[in-house]
Amino acid sequence: MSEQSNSDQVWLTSPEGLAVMLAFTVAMVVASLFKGRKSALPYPPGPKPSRIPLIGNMMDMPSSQEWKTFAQWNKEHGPLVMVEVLGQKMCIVGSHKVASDLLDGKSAIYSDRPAMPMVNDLMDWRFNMGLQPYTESYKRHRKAFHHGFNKRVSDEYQYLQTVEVNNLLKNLLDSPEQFDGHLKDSVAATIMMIGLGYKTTGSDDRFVSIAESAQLAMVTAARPGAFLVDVLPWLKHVPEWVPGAGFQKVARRGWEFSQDLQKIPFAWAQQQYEQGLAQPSFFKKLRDTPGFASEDPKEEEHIVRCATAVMYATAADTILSSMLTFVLGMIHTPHVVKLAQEELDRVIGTDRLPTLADRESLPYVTAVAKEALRWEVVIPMGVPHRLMEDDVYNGMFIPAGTVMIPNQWGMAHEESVYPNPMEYRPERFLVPTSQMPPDPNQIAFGFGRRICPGRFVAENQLWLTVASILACFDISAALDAQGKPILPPRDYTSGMASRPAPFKCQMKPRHSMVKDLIAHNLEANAP
Ligand code: HEM
Repeated sequence: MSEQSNSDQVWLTSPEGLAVMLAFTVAMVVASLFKGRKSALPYPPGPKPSRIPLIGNMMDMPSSQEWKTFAQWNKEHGPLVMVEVLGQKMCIVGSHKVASDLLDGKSAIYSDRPAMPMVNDLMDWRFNMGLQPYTESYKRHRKAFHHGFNKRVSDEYQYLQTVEVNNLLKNLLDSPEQFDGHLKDSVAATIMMIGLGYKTTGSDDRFVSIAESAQLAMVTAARPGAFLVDVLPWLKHVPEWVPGAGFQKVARRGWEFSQDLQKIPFAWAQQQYEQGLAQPSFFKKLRDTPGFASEDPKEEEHIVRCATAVMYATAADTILSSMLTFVLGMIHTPHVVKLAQEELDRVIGTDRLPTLADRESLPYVTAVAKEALRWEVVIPMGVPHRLMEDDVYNGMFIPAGTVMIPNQWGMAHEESVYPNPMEYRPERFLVPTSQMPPDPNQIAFGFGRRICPGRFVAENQLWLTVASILACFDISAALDAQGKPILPPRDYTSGMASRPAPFKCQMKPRHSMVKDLIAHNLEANAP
């Protein structure tokens, strides 16, 4: 997910933006005269707001790698920090304990989402249940995902994942220097197959490009503070020709991408289904069980359309990011590669490749995969939850409407829970149960009623890729012209889903049997 520089977004510094802000500030001053505190209890602590009335902490808000600043605030003020920007209260949740108490424990009132008019209304991303408010309609969308991705059903997709991991190994053998492109194509192929029963045609696939264009437009627009219309929803009625309404042009482009994503892959899958050609997939599963989410066939068709459109958007970038983090982590810790390979050789031997059925007997490899989800967190600031009723936590008052930001990166780097958190150290999960820190999947996949419904598929995919690559290849830093290793820096992109900046590495087959093993597996698992 790359960053897009766009002058339409820098509303805080444009003359129009400042004029609108001034009008807004005056309106807020008037409103605040009539608004009193609802509780005598203190709000959670946080950085001091600006002396300029009502802008609150706007000037304190970081513009990149926000999770690191937020983690620093949590260190200074405590695990629950409150800030306010233009009247919107936000709580940064920096510890797994507080997230469990509030977002898991009281999920009945912590499961709403902020409105996001730019993405939801103007770009028509309401089809994405991940952005929908917590309503009865949302619950029916969620049912579709539960139906198609609960633990049991997710395991049914393992054979599709195995086929695609075998293709990945073959590609890594042929052109290891393109490892990042191969990982991307492998994830895309798996997701399209699981989601729609659709076989991608390589890196220029039409459906993948539709999904990527839509996804890029959405994540760029969804960044907190990117568009003033998210703070002043009435701006969505301002026409595109009005000076300063450049966001409408951005929204129109995003709307077009969103229409393609909702219509084109669905039409293809529906046609295959009607002709009796549909392969086993999430789409087919939903179509084969009418009434799974709604008694109204029209609503159900709408839900299937939305669910299949949202599948790629939520699954591809996230799984890919966790895999790139695994590779980067291995380059930084050659001893981990060695220990994992020793375990694989001892338990599996070198005359076959690992399968998901081996997971229980490979605890070190499993810990390597877990650590990939913790070392750098795919969605570092989680997806915001919105509090639906006033609440009190440890003597602090949190008013309804507060946006809760689960700083998942901060939680995964709590020194007291994960000592030396910046180190890639699988051993932290190889301790007696009584000393075991929380499994990173309890953080990386979010919380409560909004927890990621694709987590079982994602975990299977990550584990199988990690185990298979380690069984076949030695992973190490690329060499410069003088033959010296180039250790890639640990740079991560900003944005909703973060991933390592492009880096190079070496992947060399571990032994002479690797080529034959991959060929054999490709043949044995051919569809
Ligand atoms: C490593 C891979 C993945 C990671 C780290 C991840 C992480 C997350 C997180 C943090 C959330 C927000 C949870 C919250 O609000 O607290 C989420 C939501 C969601 N994820 Fe994933 N995800 C991954 C893969 C997937 C896959 C494979 C799918 C689809 C099969 C998927 C579908 C969704 C959907 C539909 C939501 C919205 C849930 C809701 O709002 O009710 N994700 N994911």
